[in-house]
Amino acid sequence: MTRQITLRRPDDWHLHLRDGAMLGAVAPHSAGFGRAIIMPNLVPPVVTGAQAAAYRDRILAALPEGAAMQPQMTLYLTDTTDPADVISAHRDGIIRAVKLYPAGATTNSASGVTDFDLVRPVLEAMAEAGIPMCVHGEVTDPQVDIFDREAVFIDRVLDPIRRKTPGLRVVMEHITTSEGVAYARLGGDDLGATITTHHLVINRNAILSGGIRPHYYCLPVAKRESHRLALRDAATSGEGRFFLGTDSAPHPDSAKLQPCGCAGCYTAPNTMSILAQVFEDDGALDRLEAFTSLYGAAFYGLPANEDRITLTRRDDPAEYPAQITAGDETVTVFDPGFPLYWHQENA
Ligand SMILES: NC(=O)N[C@@H](CC(=O)O)C(=O)O
Ligand SMILES: [Zn+2]
Ligand SMILES: [Zn+2]
Repeated sequence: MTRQITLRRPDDWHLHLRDGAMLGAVAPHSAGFGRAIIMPNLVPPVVTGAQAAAYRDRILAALPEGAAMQPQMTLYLTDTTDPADVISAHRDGIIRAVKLYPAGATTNSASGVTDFDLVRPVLEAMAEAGIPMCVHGEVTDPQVDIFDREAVFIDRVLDPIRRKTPGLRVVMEHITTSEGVAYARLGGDDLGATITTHHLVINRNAILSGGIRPHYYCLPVAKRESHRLALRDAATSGEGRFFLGTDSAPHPDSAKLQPCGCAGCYTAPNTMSILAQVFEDDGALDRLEAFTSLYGAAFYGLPANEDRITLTRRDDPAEYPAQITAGDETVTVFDPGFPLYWHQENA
């Protein structure tokens, strides 16, 4: 039986588009999202307004003619970021947010913040100007177990920063734990949290049980099942603080399939089909649009997209490539492990 739902065009509030040949290969697969927060962890990172503007131009050039996507640029916060540069890039309409990576926490985060006191003046300027801070919330302390790094970050870093900086708007990026869900629920309008597609689908068994599966390895690493269920509950709850950020993070297979493979799941091509299945399975299809197309925009103070997309549930599963090609490399598309009956007709 065929069924159809119509949604306002979705936005992706956490996206990696990379640069060069990889950008050319992946940009078309995100072109059907309306807005996307573009993460700045290039090598070298996007640290100035001029770099963000130039990167936006490269993205626009990589998108197909008539693409819906309007990239929303971010600056990569470092120990030496000048508050005045952040303010002027925001005032000039170049950036939507600033990204905080603890140094060493994730892919291309070597230039991240080493000491949170060093960035206090920037955070205060951002609070004053209403510029949101997107946070990769994991401590890097090698003494802390990797599965605890998000929860410990909330206690040791995020909560103290928020208490010291009233008015700072914060997005907890890609939350993976029930502690993350609970902390997000304590906040007011100044606190949001993105949830990825893949963290709604996989738990840590997917990575480690019955053989090691590098394509399911991302950061923060997927946790035990109870945490996945907490994320499902949050995403489908209809609470405005939780919204979609796919964290679609393409890496060449040659870099994933290594003795020390890198972190990231590439979900852009099939995200909407997966999410429709997830929400249907949880009896929450009527809340999908809010999660993908309303709440993130509201957090960022933007209107919802006016145009619509249609998802059709067919008896035959949707076809999507197992891999895409980027220059000489391939990138493996996230495999949710179940057939995708929801087809996106008009990307
Ligand atoms: N999520 C990931 O595992 N990887 C991201 C970085 C990030 O979002 O932390 C990447 O840039 O590859
Ligand atoms: Zn991250
Ligand atoms: Zn990311």
